[in-house]
Amino acid sequence: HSVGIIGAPFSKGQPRGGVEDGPDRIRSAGLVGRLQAQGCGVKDYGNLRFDDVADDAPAGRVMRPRAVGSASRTLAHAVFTAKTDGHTPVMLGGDHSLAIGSIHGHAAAAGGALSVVWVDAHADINTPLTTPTGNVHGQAMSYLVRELHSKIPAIPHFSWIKPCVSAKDIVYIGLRDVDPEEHFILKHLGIKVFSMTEVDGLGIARVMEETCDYLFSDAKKPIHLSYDIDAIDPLLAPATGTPVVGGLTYREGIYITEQICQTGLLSAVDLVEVNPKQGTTEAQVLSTVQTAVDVLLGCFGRRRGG
Ligand SMILES: N[C@](CCCC[B-](O)(O)O)(CCN1CCC(O)CC1)C(=O)O
Ligand SMILES: [Mn+2]
Ligand SMILES: [Mn+2]
Ligand SMILES: [Mn+2]
Repeated sequence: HSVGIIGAPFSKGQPRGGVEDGPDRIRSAGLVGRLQAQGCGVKDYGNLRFDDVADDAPAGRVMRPRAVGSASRTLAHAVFTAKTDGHTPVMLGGDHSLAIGSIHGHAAAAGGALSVVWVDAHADINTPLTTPTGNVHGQAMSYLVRELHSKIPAIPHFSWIKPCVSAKDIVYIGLRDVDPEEHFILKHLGIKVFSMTEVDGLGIARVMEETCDYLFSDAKKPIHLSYDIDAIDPLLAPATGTPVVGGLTYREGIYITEQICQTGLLSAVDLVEVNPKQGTTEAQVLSTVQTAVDVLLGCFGRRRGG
């Protein structure tokens, strides 16, 4: 594997300060060295710079639309470049609105259909008309899914976004806080969901078996893994903006990455929503950041059995 690290210190897809510090905290926990130690080539592209946007008034319910749209556009170009340079892009967030840019850029570089595995406590598929908060980190998927295009109004600085993912090519793992409107959308579009109920009922091994069978049932497509650290139980990963009890164990969180790695189809990764300021102690921050690092190491070949 050759990994292309892209830091995306961006926070305006949600209201809590600190998530912009995620990239550097993950790096300072030794990500690059650990990847190299397990045999990966690593190119660190550094942190993207996101210009401030003045007068970023809400667009309907959508908060900070211009900053969010511009940041993801910048990220899309960076992910495209890393991918075409021959690396597997690893986007370090920053909030989950950035997945708009990372998936868009990945799709542009991949040229064809992508599978998306979205590991998260949340579905992040509210539309601008359904969002209960206006925070784009809870809407990212709605701009990307082809079947929702007719439900998306024009948003300032979002006009560059072309939907690039089909509903049938998406699998969610870890859901446990889904808004009613999101639930309707997931059902209506027939999107494959393994909520924490399925994780408990089936066990993570069966969840991953069914995920792979489902994604590869027609054709094998490159996988975009979008991993929100809040999928992991807050007892282990508390330093995040929207923690929800009853999350994935460390072992489940890592098992997901080991299995995705084994497909040989992992093509881009997001690791988002690490917010050091949301930890009440340094130990809580370290636990969150170390888990994030281990998730990424699992994506790129680390296996607990050696
Ligand atoms: N679904 C939420 C949370 C999104 C989380 C985004 B992330 O990237 O972290 O996955 C709203 C969640 N919900 C709002 C009402 C509350 O009472 C319960 C939480 C939203 O704001 O859309
Ligand atoms: Mn998310
Ligand atoms: Mn989440
Ligand atoms: Mn403008």
